[in-house]
Amino acid sequence: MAAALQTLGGGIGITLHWIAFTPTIEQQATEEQKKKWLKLAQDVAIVGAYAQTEMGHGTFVRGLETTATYDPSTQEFVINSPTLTSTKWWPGGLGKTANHATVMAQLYTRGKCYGPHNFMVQIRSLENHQPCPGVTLGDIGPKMESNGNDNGFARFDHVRIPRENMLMKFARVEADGTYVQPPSSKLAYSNMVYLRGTFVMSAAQALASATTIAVRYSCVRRQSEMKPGEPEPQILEYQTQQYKLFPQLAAAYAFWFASWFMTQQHGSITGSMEKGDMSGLAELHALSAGLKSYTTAVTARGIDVCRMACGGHGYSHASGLPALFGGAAALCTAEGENTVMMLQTARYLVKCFAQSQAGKRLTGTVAYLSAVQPSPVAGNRNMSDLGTLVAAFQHRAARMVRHAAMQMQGEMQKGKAREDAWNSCSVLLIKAAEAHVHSFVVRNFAETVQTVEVDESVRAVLTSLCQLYSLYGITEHAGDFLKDGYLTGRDIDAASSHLSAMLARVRPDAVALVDAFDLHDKILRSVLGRYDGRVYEHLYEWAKKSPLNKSEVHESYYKYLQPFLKSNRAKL
Ligand SMILES: CCCCCCCC/C=C\CCCCC/C=C/C(=O)SCCNC(=O)CCNC(=O)[C@H](O)C(C)(C)COP(=O)(O)OP(=O)(O)OC[C@H]1O[C@@H](n2cnc3c(N)ncnc32)[C@H](O)[C@@H]1OP(=O)(O)O
Ligand SMILES: Cc1cc2nc3c(=O)[nH]c(=O)nc-3n(C[C@H](O)[C@H](O)[C@H](O)COP(=O)(O)OP(=O)(O)OC[C@H]3O[C@@H](n4cnc5c(N)ncnc54)[C@H](O)[C@@H]3O)c2cc1C
Repeated sequence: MAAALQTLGGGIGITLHWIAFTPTIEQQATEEQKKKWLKLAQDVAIVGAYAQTEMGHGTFVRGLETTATYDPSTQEFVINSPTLTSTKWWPGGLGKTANHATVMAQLYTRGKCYGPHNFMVQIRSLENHQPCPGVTLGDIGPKMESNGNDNGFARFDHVRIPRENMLMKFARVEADGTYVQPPSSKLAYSNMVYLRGTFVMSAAQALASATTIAVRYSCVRRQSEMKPGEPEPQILEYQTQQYKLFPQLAAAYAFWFASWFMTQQHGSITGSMEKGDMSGLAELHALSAGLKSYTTAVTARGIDVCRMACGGHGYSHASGLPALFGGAAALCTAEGENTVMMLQTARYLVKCFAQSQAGKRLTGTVAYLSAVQPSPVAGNRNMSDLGTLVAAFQHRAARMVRHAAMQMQGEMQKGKAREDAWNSCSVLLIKAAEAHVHSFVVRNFAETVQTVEVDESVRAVLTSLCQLYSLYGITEHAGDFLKDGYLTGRDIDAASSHLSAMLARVRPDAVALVDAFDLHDKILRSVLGRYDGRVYEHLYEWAKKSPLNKSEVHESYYKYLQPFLKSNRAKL
C-alpha cells in the first residue's frame, strides 16, 4: 500500500477508499453489513471516503458536532451538521470522487448522547454522481502536496439513513432505540489504530526512497578536491555526507522492521480482541500512536536532510525529494497530529509507571520500565556492543518516564489538578515518550538483525547499520544519557569514534543497501535517484519538458516584459 501511495504521487481520489473506507467496513461492520458493502467496496462498485474530521475539530474526536439522531418511528438515523464548524473537512476523496462515506457522528438515541460512532452514508447518486438530497459537497482547495487527492467538505441537512447503516460490530442501536454498549468504547476508534500502524510502513518507504535517491546521487555527483590535484571525489566520500545520509538509511531499515513488528502485533492483538480479550488494546494504541508520531517526524526531517545533501538539484522537483517531503509532512498531521499522538503514548507510560511502582510486573513493550535500575552504576562500557547500546536506550527512556511522572506527581502534591499537572509537564512527557519509542525501535532493530538467516555477510552489514543507528542516537541525545551518570563523557567519546568507524564500514555497502529496498524508477520518480545513474542527461531532458520551454519566447514577454523594457528604454 505504501508503494502504491507513492506511485500515485501521494494519493488520488480513491486512495482513502483503499486505506480507510474499506478497512473501516472490514473492522467495524457486522457480518451482515459486510455482505452488503464489503464486496461493493473491494470491487470498487462504490467509492468511499472516511469522513471524521470537521472544520472545528480533528484531534478531539469527542468534540465532533455532527449528529446522528435515532428516530424509532421510522427506524432511521438523521445525520445533521448543526453548525459551520461541524462541516466535515479534509476527508480524502470526498471532494469529487466518493459516492459513499463512513461518517463519524455523535450518536443520540432516546434523548441521550453516546459519543462518536461510524455511519455509512451515501453522499452521491450512483446514476449521475450528483450530491444526494440534503448533502452539500465540495473540494477544500490546493494543499502543500498530495493534490491528486480531492480532500473535501460535506454538510448534512437532516439526511435520513436506515438504522442498519450504523456500523454495528461493536456498539448497537436496537429497533426500539435501546443502545447496546460495545466491549470497549474505544473500539469505534479501532480503524485509526490500524491506519496509524500502516503509516509506520509509509514512513519507512518514504525514507527508503529519499535515501535511495540521495545515496545513488552522491555516487554520481563529484565535487571539490579531497587532496590538491586529485580528481574530484564522489561526494559520498566526504564523512559529513555519510553522517548526513547513513543515519537516515539506518532509520529507514529500523522503521521497516518496526512496521513488521507493528503489523504482527496488530494481527495478534486484534485476533485476541475478536475472542473478547481487550487487554492488549491499550498497548496497541500506545505503540501505534507513538510509532506513527516518531517515525513520520524523523522521516520528514530525514527527507529534508537528503534534499540538502543533494545540493541545488535536491531543491528541484526533478529530485523527487520535495514531493516526498510534502507526503511525509502529511503523515505527521493526518491520522492523529504527532504531538497529540505522542501524548497518548505518554499517558500509557505514566499509567504503566504507576503500576510498576505499585509492584505490578510490566510486560510487552514496557517490561523494561520495571526492570531498569533507577540508580545507575557508571563504568567504562563497551560502546560497540549492541546489548550495551540497547540497555543504554532503555535506561534513558526509563529515567525520563520516571522523571516526567514524578514531576507530575510533585505538581499534584503542590495542589495542582491532575489535568493542570499534565499540561505543565507535557513537554517532559513528550520527550519521555519519544525516548521510549526510540528505545523500542533500537531494541527491535537489534533483535531483528540477530534473526537474519540469509547469510553471515548480510547479518554483518545489518549489524553495522544497527550499531550506526544506535550510536547516532546516543551522540545526538548525549545529554539524556549523561544526565544521571549512566554514560560518562568517555563513553560518549567512545560512541562518537565508533560512529565514525561505522560510517566508514557502511560506505562500501551503501549502494547495495539502498538497492535492496528494490524501489523501481517508476516508484522513485526521481531524476537524481535513477538506477542507471545517468543523472545529467536526464536532468537536461527533464528541464526541456518544463512548460515554460514550450515556446522559445514566452507569451509573458509580449504581454509584460516587452512593453516594460520598451518604456524603460524610452525614458533613457
Ligand atoms: C509511501 C511513501 C510515500 C509516503 C507519502 C504518502 C503521501 C500521502 C499523502 C497523503 C495521504 C495521507 C492519508 C491521510 C489519511 C488520513 C486520514 C485521517 O486523518 S482520518 C482522521 C484521523 N483522526 C484522528 O486520528 C483523531 C485523533 N484523535 C483521537 O484519536 C482521540 O480523540 C484522542 C486524541 C486519542 C483523544 O482521546 P481522549 O484522551 O481525549 O479521550 P478519549 O477519547 O475519551 O480517550 C480515553 C481513553 O481511551 C484511550 N484511547 C484513545 N484513543 C484510543 C484508541 N484509538 N484505541 C484505544 N484506546 C484509545 C485514551 O488513551 C484514554 O485511555 P485512558 O488513559 O483513559 O486509559
Ligand atoms: C493530508 C491530510 C489528509 C487527511 N485526510 C483525512 C481523512 O481522510 N479523513 C478525515 O476525517 N480527516 C483527514 N485529515 C484530518 C486530520 O486527521 C486532522 O487534521 C488531524 O487529526 C489533526 O487534527 P486538527 O487538524 O484538528 O489539528 P489540531 O488539533 O487543531 O492541531 C493544532 C495544534 O494543536 C495542538 N493540540 C491539539 N490538541 C492538543 C492536546 N490535547 N495537547 C497538546 N496539543 C494539542 C496540536 O499538537 C497542534 O500543534 C487529513 C489531514 C491531512 C493534513
